[in-house]
Amino acid sequence: MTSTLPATATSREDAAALDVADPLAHFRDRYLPLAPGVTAYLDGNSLGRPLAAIAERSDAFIREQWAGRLIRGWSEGWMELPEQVGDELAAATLGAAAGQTLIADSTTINFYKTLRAALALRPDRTRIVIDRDHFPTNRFVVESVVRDLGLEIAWLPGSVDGGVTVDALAEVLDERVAVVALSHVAYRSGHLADAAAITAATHRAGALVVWDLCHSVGACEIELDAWEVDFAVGCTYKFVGAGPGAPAFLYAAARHHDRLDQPLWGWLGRADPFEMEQGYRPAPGIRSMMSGTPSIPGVLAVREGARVIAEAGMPAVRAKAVALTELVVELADSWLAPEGFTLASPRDPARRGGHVSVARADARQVCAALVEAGVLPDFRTPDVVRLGVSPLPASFVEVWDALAVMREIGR
Ligand SMILES: Cc1ncc(COP(=O)(O)O)c(C=O)c1O
Ligand SMILES: Nc1ccccc1C(=O)C[C@H](N)C(=O)O
Repeated sequence: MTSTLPATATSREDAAALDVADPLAHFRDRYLPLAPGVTAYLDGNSLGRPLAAIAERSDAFIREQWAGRLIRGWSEGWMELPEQVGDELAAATLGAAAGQTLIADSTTINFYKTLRAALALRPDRTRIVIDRDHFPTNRFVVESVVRDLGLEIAWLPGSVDGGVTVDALAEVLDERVAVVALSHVAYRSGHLADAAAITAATHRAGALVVWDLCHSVGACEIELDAWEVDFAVGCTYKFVGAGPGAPAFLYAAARHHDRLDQPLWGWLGRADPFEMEQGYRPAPGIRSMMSGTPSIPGVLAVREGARVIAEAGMPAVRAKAVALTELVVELADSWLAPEGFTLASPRDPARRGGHVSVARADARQVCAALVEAGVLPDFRTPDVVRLGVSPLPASFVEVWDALAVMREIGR
């Protein structure tokens, strides 16, 4: 695990000193400023803030590439962008060698495609392992696949801190399990799973993994190749910052490419799509995971997000994510616990992603009051205020001020 910045701040001046010492502080200026009336943004794990470069490059793309090249653009490089930018994101933050990552579709669609591809590699097995606190879209996709294919779900027993663990997995893993499909960082608790250990345990049982990286990409270090992950998916609109509805990514390990069998056959996943031939014949490699036309402005926005992460370097980004969440935990302990809030995230930073959740029965009202006061958090049912700090645009003073407002509101 990366070394952490010291996050202890007992005064606003201390928080300001942390900003002065922060080696990534200058990246804040790359983002468009907060809107008038917003003093703190603590929802980077639902929607990241926009990089100014995305606004500028989008405008240039429309004026020069789209207007200038029109249909010619597709044969002048647009068509290759999903794989090229996939490789850039993979190098910046996924720990994956080239040729295994694609930018396309949404996480929901990619989760469906990779889950079915994984199941197709284990045709004699009948079970999918997921956990009750998996993000709803993943549970629903699994429930529909189980219904359509006549399979079964093996629910992972919940752990006290909302996370998925090797011990919990051991209770359900047997020779019937085809796929273990879990979140690297749990969307509610922020628990960071030990993906390497869970992947290894899954493989020992002869099953395959599909990791959802939505809440970890851009906040946690990820080593898909080294962990020998089979499949992974994730969105790019949280810590990668590519914008609302920006295309998601999917990863399929190269060792599975000669037997990749995904369910949404489309023309762009076919070899030689412009031959318009009869019958489906998959394109080689990761390209076969593609279905229809990619959003080029969206893929280019992902490129900007990947570039800024590559420039900052994931170890430094992770160190700041840890330092920021440590400050949230410290302030929650000293200011919010006396007001009846409880920490609903792991206390150990090595087991925590890029957000911290605090619980109180009236969390919905607390969130509404925070928004009214210019501090934007997230509410998650039933009783959680979720504080998501994006490592690149967020500052320590922003966290200090936001928590100070929350203390007043919580009184
Ligand atoms: C873990 C997780 N998976 C999936 C999604 C959603 O995917 P999609 O972009 O397809 O709505 C989210 C957030 O929206 C998420 O947090
Ligand atoms: N895509 C969204 C669209 C609208 C509002 C929120 C989202 C989120 O991403 C929520 C997030 N996945 C979560 O963990 O709660």
